[in-house]
Amino acid sequence: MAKEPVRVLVTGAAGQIGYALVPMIARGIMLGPDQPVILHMLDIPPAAEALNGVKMELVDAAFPLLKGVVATTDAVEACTGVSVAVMVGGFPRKEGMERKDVMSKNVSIYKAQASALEKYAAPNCKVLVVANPANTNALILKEFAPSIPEKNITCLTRLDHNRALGQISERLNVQVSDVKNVIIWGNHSSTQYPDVTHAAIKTPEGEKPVPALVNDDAW
Ligand SMILES: NC(=O)c1ccc[n+]([C@@H]2O[C@H](COP(=O)([O-])OP(=O)(O)OC[C@H]3O[C@@H](n4cnc5c(N)ncnc54)[C@H](O)[C@@H]3O)[C@@H](O)[C@H]2O)c1
Ligand SMILES: O=C(O)C[C@H](O)C(=O)O
Repeated sequence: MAKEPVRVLVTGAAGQIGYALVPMIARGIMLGPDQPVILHMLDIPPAAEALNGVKMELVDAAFPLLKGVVATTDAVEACTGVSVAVMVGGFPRKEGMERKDVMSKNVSIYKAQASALEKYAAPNCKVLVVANPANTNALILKEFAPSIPEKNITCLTRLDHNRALGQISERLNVQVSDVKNVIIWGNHSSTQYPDVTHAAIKTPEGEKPVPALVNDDAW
C-alpha cells in the first residue's frame, strides 16, 4: 500500500543550501524511495521571488514522490502539520566573522520559528538545525518548543568532524574512509577543538597513529 505523504519543512529554502537540499528531499534521498513528501519551504519576504523560482523548478522536475509544495513567507503556514523540519534559514557569517558572531541574529529567528513549530507542527516532529551556530540554535529551539521531545532535535555539527577527516586524509595522502577515531570537542565556533590524539589510519599492515604520522603538533 502506498505510504501517506510526510510534510517536510525546509527554512531558508531560497538560499544556497536550501536550493541544493529540496530536490534531494523530493527525490527520496532523505526519507527513502517509497516515501512521498509534501515540501514546505519558508523564506523571508525579500527572498519570496527566488523562493517561487525554487518551487517552479521543483514542479518542472516532476518528481514522482513530490505530492505538493508550499512556498511561503509565513512561519505558521510553513510549520503547519510538518513531521520533519530542516532549519537552514538564517544569517550566514561573512568574511572575518566567527559562527558565534551571527548568534544575535539567528537566535531571534530561532525563538520565533520554534514557537511556530511548538504550536503547529505534527506531534513527534523531528528537527535538524543547520543555521549557525547550530548547537546554540538547537538549544534555543528546544527551549521554545518544549512539547517537541528533546531526542527529536539535533544539529549539523557533523561538518566539523568530516572537515577534520578530509584534512587528515589530504595531509597524509590516504583515503578518508581509512581515517578513524577523530573527535570534535567544544562549541560550534572558535572554541571547537578537533582532537586527533586517538586518531588512526587503517593500513594493510594494521592501524597507525595519526599524531605520529603527522609529526607536527602545530599543524
Ligand atoms: N551547520 C553546518 O554544518 C552549516 C554548514 C554550512 C552553512 N551553515 C549555515 O546554514 C545557514 C544557511 O547557509 P546558506 O549558505 O544557505 O546561506 P544563504 O544566505 O544562501 O541562505 C540563507 C537563507 O535563509 C533565509 N532566511 C534568513 N532569515 C530567515 C528567516 N527568518 N526565516 C526563513 N528564512 C530566512 C535567507 O533569505 C536565505 O534565503 C547559515 O546560517 C550558515 O552559516 C551551517
Ligand atoms: O561556518 C559557517 O559559517 C558555515 C559552515 O558551518 C562552515 O563551517 O563552513
